Amino acid sequence: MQQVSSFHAANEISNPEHVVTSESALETDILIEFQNVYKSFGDKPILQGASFKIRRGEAVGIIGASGTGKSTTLRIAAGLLAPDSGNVLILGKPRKGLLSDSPDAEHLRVGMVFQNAALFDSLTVGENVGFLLYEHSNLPAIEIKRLVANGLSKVGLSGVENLYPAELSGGMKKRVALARAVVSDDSDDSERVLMYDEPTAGLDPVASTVVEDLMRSLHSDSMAAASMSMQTDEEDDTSEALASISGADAHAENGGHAIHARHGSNGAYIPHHHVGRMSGISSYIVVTHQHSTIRRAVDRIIFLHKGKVVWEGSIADFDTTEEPIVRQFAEGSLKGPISYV
Ligand SMILES: Nc1ncnc2c1ncn2[C@@H]1O[C@H](COP(=O)(O)OP(=O)(O)OP(=O)(O)O)[C@@H](O)[C@H]1O
Repeated sequence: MQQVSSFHAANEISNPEHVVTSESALETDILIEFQNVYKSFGDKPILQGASFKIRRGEAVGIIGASGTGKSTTLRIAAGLLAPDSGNVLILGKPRKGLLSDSPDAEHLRVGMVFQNAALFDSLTVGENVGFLLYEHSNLPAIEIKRLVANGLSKVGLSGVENLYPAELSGGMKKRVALARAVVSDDSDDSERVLMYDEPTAGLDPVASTVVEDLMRSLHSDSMAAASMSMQTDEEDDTSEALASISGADAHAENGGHAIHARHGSNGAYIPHHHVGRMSGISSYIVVTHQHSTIRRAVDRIIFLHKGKVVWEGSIADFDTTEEPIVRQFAEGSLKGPISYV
């Protein structure tokens, strides 16, 4: 995966004309792309030409000073907010308006974990986690309860279905919000991107680590399942080939879930080669100010400043770059291009 480690390079990679050849092999892995996105609230410009790509398999952190448009970026990427101008490409096709308008919504779903967990206080944990399924599926209640229990067990919270949010600690609320974002109908084989807005804000260091590791494991479990699915598909292909050699009328189903994955330096799965799309959580984006979250749950950083991407790179690049905006931010210095009034 090419890492961009300077302001200049960050701009170049956003421009397809400047994409280097080694990069183009990965262009089919782009799930979400912002091209020169602008967004204002009233007469206040927030995003001012933001361009970046999110690829299959990535764990991306969006960081930058307060008020620079990080949450706005997430909400636009999630299709909850429309840009004023510029393009948002989903699986390579421009999204016309909000996510619900997109013909690709059925192929790429976005789960959002909002700041402060955003649970409904008057609903139980189980009703919160199963909310979308209760509202938007025809599944029987008993099946939704099974899916909810499964989602809660993934975040280590089995058995809390009947509690109310007020009875949970801050860390537990965030984990319930994670369960709500990952719970889905078993028959839903959509590819998904999870968006986390400040998932560890306000948590003690240990509770933060629990949430960060969950973000990682929910993602890598999905990638591992996709990898196994790919192997099964290959076995199916082999059976189909054998069947056709023997003249039988076999037609193995190949859902196109072919994805080879390998472990990155920090244990994250990185796509290596793929055909078609996968199901489950392909990638996640996290907006955070927490250094622990950046280091534990992120592989690549997109740095926003004044509504633009001014730097992209790996965690290692983040520590060594001489880009003044990034250095000032990383060191928490009062001196530099970032100014507060
Ligand atoms: N719906 C809205 N209406 C009006 N102004 C808004 C709206 N949403 C965001 N803003 C403003 O846009 C600016 C950017 O907000 P945003 O939440 O995207 O920043 P951020 O980089 O995530 O900040 P922080 O790190 O402080 O959370 C802020 O000044 C905010 O008040």
